[in-house]
Amino acid sequence: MARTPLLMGNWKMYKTVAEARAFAEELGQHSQALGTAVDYAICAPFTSLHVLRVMLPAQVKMGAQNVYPEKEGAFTGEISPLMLAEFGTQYVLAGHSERRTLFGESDQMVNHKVRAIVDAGMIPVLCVGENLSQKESGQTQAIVSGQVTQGIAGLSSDAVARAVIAYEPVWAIGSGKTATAEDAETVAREIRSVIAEHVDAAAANAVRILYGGSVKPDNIAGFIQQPNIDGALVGGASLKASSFVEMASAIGGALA
Ligand SMILES: O=C[C@H](O)COP(=O)(O)O
Repeated sequence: MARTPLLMGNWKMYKTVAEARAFAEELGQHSQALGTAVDYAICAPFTSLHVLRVMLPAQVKMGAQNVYPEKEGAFTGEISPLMLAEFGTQYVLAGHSERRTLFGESDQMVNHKVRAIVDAGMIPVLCVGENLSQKESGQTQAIVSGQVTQGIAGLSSDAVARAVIAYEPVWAIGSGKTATAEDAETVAREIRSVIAEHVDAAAANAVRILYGGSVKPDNIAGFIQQPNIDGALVGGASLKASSFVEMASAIGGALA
């Protein structure tokens, strides 16, 4: 079965509620340009999820950027998977490099989050990627394979098949530098073979793999045209509705 492309924005710690409302209003004016052949999502700060739930065009789903992997309890400041699922959240990021480096999240914690997201009926977006020194010392494949196998440990084949994996080289995030489409494709292909080996061929074929790292309207087509890349996880260029729509159009053009 063909994999549905996915364009996912990650707003990180940007946008007040008023700014999120303005984005949703503007995107709503262009909802016809989004079409139905591509899945869309915005991973917003928790404070903006409500306004997005009310105002985003129907084909754009809500995502969260983080979650704590317990149902409830004395975890001051945290949000549970149950709370996000009840709220209508469809996707949750896990293992973004900013969480790994700034907040010390280990592969084990990322795996707890991934399993908790699945248990709550949402789709995990497992983020993986090497940093610059790992790239320069030829460790990309080992780092990414390790993050993938540890991130999905304990998931059923069906859960892996429904999951999303975002390959984001850390050196490409917010830097204006991207991996070449060919290098990103090589890593995406490797991720599928790791999943085929550790889970099964059906999950490897079905899991959606995104590229992330300085994706913009003028470079997204090169990534989406790769056979093993199914979309993009976009930070900076997802903050403007006009740029989100331009990326959606570029995906449409690349797939036509
Ligand atoms: O989650 C998104 C990535 O960190 C990419 O961010 P960026 O598009 O601003 O480079």
